[in-house]
Amino acid sequence: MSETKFCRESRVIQTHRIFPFDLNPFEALFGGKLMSLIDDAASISVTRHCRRGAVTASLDNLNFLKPLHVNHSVCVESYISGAHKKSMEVFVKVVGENLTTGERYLAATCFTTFVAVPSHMNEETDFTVPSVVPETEEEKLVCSGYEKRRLHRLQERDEYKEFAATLTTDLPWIDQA
Ligand SMILES: CCCCCCCCCCCCCCCC(=O)SCCNC(=O)CCNC(=O)[C@H](O)C(C)(C)COP(=O)(O)OP(=O)(O)OC[C@H]1O[C@@H](n2cnc3c(N)ncnc32)[C@H](O)[C@@H]1OP(=O)(O)O
Repeated sequence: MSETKFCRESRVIQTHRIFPFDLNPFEALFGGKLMSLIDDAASISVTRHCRRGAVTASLDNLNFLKPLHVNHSVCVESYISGAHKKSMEVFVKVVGENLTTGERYLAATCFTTFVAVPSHMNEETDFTVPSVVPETEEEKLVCSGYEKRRLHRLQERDEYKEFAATLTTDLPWIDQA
């Protein structure tokens, strides 16, 4: 029987104070900074889940729901929400907290997929990552949509490959005519 792991075994919770140097001109956390925090937390979830090297393959359904303000905290929570052969989907939930009032709000959510690859952690090439077992109501809800999301992603990936094949990598400022 293949190995299984609970969502809680890959759960990562990273909390940071939002400082002025991370803000955009609207006095809220710069979106690119948040994406970096997301990739960081998700990569640790993935390593906890499979104990192998892995690369980010895609990031989808990233919804910025509410701005994260200066002096609030940003809490990035991630865990594996589905796994196939070498790919692992990570669910990421971003919660802001007004540190003065204690009010907490959902600021963003996303799904990101990592693919395990041979590395110095484990050079094996023929392997299957553990499957995932949800326990809490929220984990069960999130994980229940995995197969549908995976199939959708595969379809989009095929369509994207066709699109990417039409793009040029020539230097844009050289006359192509
Ligand atoms: C000096 C020492 C170094 C040591 C090292 C130690 C490592 C210690 C860990 C550190 C962790 C850090 C984490 C940093 C994270 C980055 O910063 S990574 C940087 C950004 N990402 C990259 O550069 C990745 C570039 N892309 C690629 O390398 C390749 O496209 C990929 C993602 C490996 C896929 O390769 P491929 O040959 O196209 O994949 P393929 O064989 O068709 O499919 C394999 C699986 O990937 C899935 N897949 C492929 N593309 C996608 C996609 N776009 N979306 C979803 N799933 C996909 C497939 O469905 C398939 O799933 P399974 O059925 O196996 O479950």
